[in-house]
Amino acid sequence: MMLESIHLTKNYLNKKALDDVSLKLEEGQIYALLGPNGSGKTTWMKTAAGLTKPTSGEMLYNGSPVGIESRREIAYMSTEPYFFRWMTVEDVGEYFQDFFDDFSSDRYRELLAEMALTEDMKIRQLSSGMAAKLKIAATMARKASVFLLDEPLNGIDLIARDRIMEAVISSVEPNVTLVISSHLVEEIESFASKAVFLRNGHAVEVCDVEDLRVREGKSLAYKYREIME
Ligand SMILES: Nc1ncnc2c1ncn2[C@@H]1O[C@H](COP(=O)(O)OP(=O)(O)OP(=O)(O)O)[C@@H](O)[C@H]1O
Repeated sequence: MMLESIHLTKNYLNKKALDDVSLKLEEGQIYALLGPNGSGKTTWMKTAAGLTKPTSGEMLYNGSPVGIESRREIAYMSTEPYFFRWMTVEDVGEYFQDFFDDFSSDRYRELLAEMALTEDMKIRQLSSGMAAKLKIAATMARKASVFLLDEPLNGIDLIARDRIMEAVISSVEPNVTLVISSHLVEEIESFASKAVFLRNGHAVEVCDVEDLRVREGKSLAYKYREIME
């Protein structure tokens, strides 16, 4: 698998959300997608998910422009809540099962257990952190090749965050690519293998997290401040 943006530009009216972004993602890596508010993280993910079209440039999956075909293999979790309030956690599983051929009900149930959710829970009675966990469980129960998680840790408490990231990482095959956007730079450092820094719609740097630590003696947060300040 190969996900690649080539000179990708996305304009909203006169605002450049992405400006000439060229990025090549390698399989088997966990990418932290980092950058200040409005730097283009969500726009890049939505484009990779085939939900928004580039103004110019390309987003390619295995050499072809992303679209209906690639959506089968690229799982995207948006920041918005997307379940109906009248559903139960079990209904959400059935809904996803109908929608995605690669959805595994067994995997979904395992993930629910790891997140301390039960199938009888009603969506409207979930706390925001519980709803965030449910979104992760539903997304990660797919057997996709690429997972794009937009701010998955938002609203989830500190202890649960560690457990959930472990569950996320252990649920994927070794050749899968994970892309996780987050403002929790210190926390994401412990599991990301690569970091992509976006600033004002530009991909300003891609680095290997281990190299950064070992060769440069820098933490991800230090690097982030160095680039952004
Ligand atoms: N639908 C839209 N219409 C107009 N402008 C938009 C739209 N979506 C995003 N933008 C603009 O594009 C730029 C990039 O937004 P994007 O949501 O990709 O940033 P982000 O890095 O995900 O930010 P955050 O960290 O706040 O989630 C911002 O200036 C934003 O205002």
